[in-house]
Amino acid sequence: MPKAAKRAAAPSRITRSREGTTILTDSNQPTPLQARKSGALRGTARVPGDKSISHRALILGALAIGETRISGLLEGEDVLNTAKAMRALGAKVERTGDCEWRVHGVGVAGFAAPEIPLDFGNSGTGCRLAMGAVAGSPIVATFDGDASLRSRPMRRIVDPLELMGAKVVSSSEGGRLPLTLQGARDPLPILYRTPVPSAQIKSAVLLAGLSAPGITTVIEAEASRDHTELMLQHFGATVVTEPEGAHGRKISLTGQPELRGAPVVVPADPSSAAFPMVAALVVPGSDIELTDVMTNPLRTGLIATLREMGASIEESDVRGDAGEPMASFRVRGSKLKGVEVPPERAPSMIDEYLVLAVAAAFAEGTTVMRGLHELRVKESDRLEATAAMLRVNGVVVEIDGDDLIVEGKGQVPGGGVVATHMDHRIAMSALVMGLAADRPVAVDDTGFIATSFPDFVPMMRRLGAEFG
Ligand SMILES: O=C(O)C1=C[C@@H](OP(=O)(O)O)[C@@H](O)[C@H](O)C1
Ligand SMILES: C=C(OP(=O)(O)O)C(=O)O
Repeated sequence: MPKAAKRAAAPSRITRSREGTTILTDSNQPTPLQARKSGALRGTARVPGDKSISHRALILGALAIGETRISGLLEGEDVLNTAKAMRALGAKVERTGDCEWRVHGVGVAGFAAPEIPLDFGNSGTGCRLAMGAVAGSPIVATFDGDASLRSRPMRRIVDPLELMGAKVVSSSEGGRLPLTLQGARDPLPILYRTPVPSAQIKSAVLLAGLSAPGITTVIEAEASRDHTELMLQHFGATVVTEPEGAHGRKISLTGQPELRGAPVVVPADPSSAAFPMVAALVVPGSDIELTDVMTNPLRTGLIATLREMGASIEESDVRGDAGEPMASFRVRGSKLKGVEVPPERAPSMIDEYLVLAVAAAFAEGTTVMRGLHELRVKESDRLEATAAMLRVNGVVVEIDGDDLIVEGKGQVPGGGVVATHMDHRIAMSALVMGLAADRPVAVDDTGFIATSFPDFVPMMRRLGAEFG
């Protein structure tokens, strides 16, 4: 689809000016930017709150009785769309300060029918988790999103929700958005094996299972992020997790709990920290500190991989909050070498392969990243988009089935213009590459960065990044 047509479906977006003030932009205007070879990056930064935890805090707060106070919420577009949807479903959702929010929920199965379609913009997580939550209330709601989200698979969510008694109507090819979901009057608990490792599928089933009597069980062959399970427990539900096979898990939720509102402190997002982290590794002489980064072991695959590549990443101030551990990381410019990344590591770093590919391009030797089929169904086809981002900047890269192979030469020629395909992580990865490439790297549109990391450009500038 031509870009202009894709953009026509997107609503106006909230984004930030260079100074960090919030402004409303017209989504039909792409905002290009280029990154230049920069001097050593220095300083301390706290990237915004974790996106996965932020969505879940709003959704569980909306399903709980009483007050949920959230501090450190990510105020990116994806999460703001979830906040709007929870309001439309009857919860009281208020911003009480800078990244401070308060939710008064309606109780499990207590959602009211929304008067307008729920528009999740660019966000798979917000949309798919909300579908699960709505499937357990006897209401009808329409789900929609921008052109990127409309192109992403939804049968993976609809299939288990229909087994639980929900009814879904979509006139789009493959059951995609927009779709209308009728929640189940008497939801059934199920045992469900996820067809691919996906926290979004697992969470949708568990959230629908809240309204079902008895035990809802999800079995995943490879463990995906467990924030829903941890937060459900924090809000008073009974969730039992057991190992399943070599890398999997079996998760059982006891239905019809009374969820009670609870305080949530959102740690900094490791998937956002990945960008300044890789930037500091590839810009020679850099020395930065990233604070409060969540270190849930199901999210730390990138750090393990970068360390195998020879990265200097030191952890300190390790602590935990509301079931989620966090730490500070000192990251110094490092000589990296190519490595092989095994497929079973993919769920713990699924959103980080794009920026890992950038690190691999600056490494010496070949990096092979295996088992990346899920990258094809994200905001863009990230396997193709990552290969294109590298190729247009003179890096030798190959896609072999589900594997991405990057030939690292210790330096990147640069000079290319990268197509972002409505994908925030392509835009940020390309800009990171430009900070150390021989010639500037340009991206055609930075607008979608506001979905997950609205402060990316000003924060990177404060560390010494040169954008222009
Ligand atoms: O549950 C979540 O918060 C997420 C799960 C992942 O998606 P999948 O469940 O599709 O792997 C990830 O890519 C996404 O950014 C956030
Ligand atoms: C895949 C992502 O998010 P979502 O699925 O929520 O759109 C992401 O943030 O990289």
